[in-house]
Amino acid sequence: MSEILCRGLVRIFATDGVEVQALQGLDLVVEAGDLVAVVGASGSGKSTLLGILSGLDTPTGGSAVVAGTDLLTMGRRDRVTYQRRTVGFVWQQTSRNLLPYLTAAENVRLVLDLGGGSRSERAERTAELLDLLQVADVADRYPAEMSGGQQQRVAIAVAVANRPRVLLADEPTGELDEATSADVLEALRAVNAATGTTTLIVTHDPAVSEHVARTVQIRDGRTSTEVLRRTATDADGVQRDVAEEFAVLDRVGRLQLPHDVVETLELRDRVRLRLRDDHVQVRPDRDPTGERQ
Ligand SMILES: Nc1ncnc2c1ncn2[C@@H]1O[C@H](COP(=O)(O)OP(=O)(O)OP(=O)(O)O)[C@@H](O)[C@H]1O
Repeated sequence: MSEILCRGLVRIFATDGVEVQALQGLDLVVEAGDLVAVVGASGSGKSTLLGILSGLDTPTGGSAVVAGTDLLTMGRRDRVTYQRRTVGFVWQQTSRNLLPYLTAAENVRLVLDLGGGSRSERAERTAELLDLLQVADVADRYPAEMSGGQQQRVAIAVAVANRPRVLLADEPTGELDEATSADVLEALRAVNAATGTTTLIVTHDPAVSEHVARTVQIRDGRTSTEVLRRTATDADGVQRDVAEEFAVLDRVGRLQLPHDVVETLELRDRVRLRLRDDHVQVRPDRDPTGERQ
């Protein structure tokens, strides 16, 4: 079942009479329980997508359905319920994720207190979550007394405390060094595996693809390519990680060629397509002497 389903998503911002198409017909399908990274250069539309998926912003057109909620038609009350119950967030700024005057355990418990359950059940779940995120040792510390990585791990515990269907992380490693970033991405992977929460990580850091099975690249407000990573066993029985890059075909058959392919073959304006037995050939629009036609 698809937990995140975006079809032809469009978001146009209009400021002082100037229109910016931040999302230009984006397609994205994420199955329930999957962990997916969305990467892209600055300005490609990542934050805009996350703003929509988190219910903070409304798309201009297309469709977006998350955990059965239609984000284009939901009313004000539905929006509040959606933000409280359906989705959990981890933001880039470590300070935005946790209340500074509460300890790690109190930050988690605060979310559980809103959800009900007995006192002992809540205490047990707090301990369980801090254990899962490997931050049980800082349970009684305030955010200012924790490292950036520890704060983000506690933030993940807080984000999944009320068992959201979908976890959204916006540049969760943006303020961290490389080693700590890897730890936090592994923590997200562990939570995804343990709880089955559908997880979407948005980042400009291409290194994220080493930690997730699927990385979707956004370019100019559209999904352009995907990297799928899987473990394969070679002829000698040795297991290794295999990463394969795919171009994404949208519903009407549009394909965005990767930038390096376009540059290398100097593809411009028009290209020649030829249908072969089992593939399609794309060639520059040049005659055999190399001149453009
Ligand atoms: N509120 C807004 N008003 C006007 N234009 C906006 C607004 N928000 C985003 N944009 C524009 O939309 C485009 C996509 O921006 P977005 O922030 O989604 O990109 P991004 O991939 O998240 O970039 P970054 O990695 O720098 O955060 C950009 O051209 C940006 O200037």
